[in-house]
Amino acid sequence: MTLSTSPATALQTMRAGTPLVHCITNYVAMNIAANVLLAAGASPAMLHTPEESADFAAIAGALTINFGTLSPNWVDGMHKAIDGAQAAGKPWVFDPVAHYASPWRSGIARDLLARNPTILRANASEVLALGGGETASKGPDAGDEVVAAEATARALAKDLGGVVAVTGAVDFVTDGTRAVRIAGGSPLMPLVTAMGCSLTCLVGAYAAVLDDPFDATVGALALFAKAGDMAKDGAAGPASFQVAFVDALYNLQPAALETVALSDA
Ligand SMILES: Nc1ncnc2c1ncn2[C@@H]1O[C@H](COP(=O)(O)OP(=O)(O)OP(=O)(O)O)[C@@H](O)[C@H]1O
Ligand SMILES: Cc1ncsc1CCO
Ligand SMILES: [Mg+2]
Repeated sequence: MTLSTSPATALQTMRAGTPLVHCITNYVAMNIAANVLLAAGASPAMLHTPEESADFAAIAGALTINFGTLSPNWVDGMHKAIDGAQAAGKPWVFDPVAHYASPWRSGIARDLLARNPTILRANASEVLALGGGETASKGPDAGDEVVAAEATARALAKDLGGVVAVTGAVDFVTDGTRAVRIAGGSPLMPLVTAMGCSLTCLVGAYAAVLDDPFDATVGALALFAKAGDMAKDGAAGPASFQVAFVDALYNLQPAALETVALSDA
């Protein structure tokens, strides 16, 4: 296995550090993402205005940017936040929700990618399209399998000099050299809105406390996979699954992560 910090140790470290995470995320995700971070053991702050985003990014442990519900003022806040994070040497995570939805959004995605995110976290359709590939997907929901985006993810990771995480039924994480697959979770996960957006914020929490962004990303994805496994048992559908999932994040003990299905890719 290509990890130097196991998901179990990564969870212990994250909880011990209670990292403050500066989350710029969309209106849909703000509440569930904040609850996911609190339940897992981190400390979220959802703020985006350009008047304060650089200052706040500099004092937070990590910055995460998701541009799901975008407007010009937010774009300014995102770039200023990246300025603040980079000047302070803090990692930042990018989630390019439906970047192909309009030419305006695609251009903003290109500008943000050019700022070299430490970690890119996206679904398979978003990753495929970033590499110039064809996707039938038009909005935030993925229409492609993760395996179809793996080669693009490897190339993107090399270009960015960062980590790329492609999520779906079986997740794929690469830094261009190392790569792993993570199985688990539940088919109910894509039926709850903003699960991916919440995961992006959680990846920020792990990146705030671990030196290796690859280990951090795998740790966060492994926690989601295991919490999804635990939550699906009692769930009657997406609504009760969401409640059980947040409880599972809270109750999950690090040793439970030793059984996550992780494999080198
Ligand atoms: N079919 C599935 N089976 C198991 N887990 C899944 C499945 N689809 C997605 N997941 C999990 O759901 C989480 C969110 O990933 P997903 O790829 O759905 O994000 P997303 O499309 O960006 O979501 P959103 O934009 O709605 O926030 C990840 O932990 C992923 O592993
Ligand atoms: C549904 C939706 N629309 C814009 S962002 C978002 C959350 C899932 O990406
Ligand atoms: Mg998404």
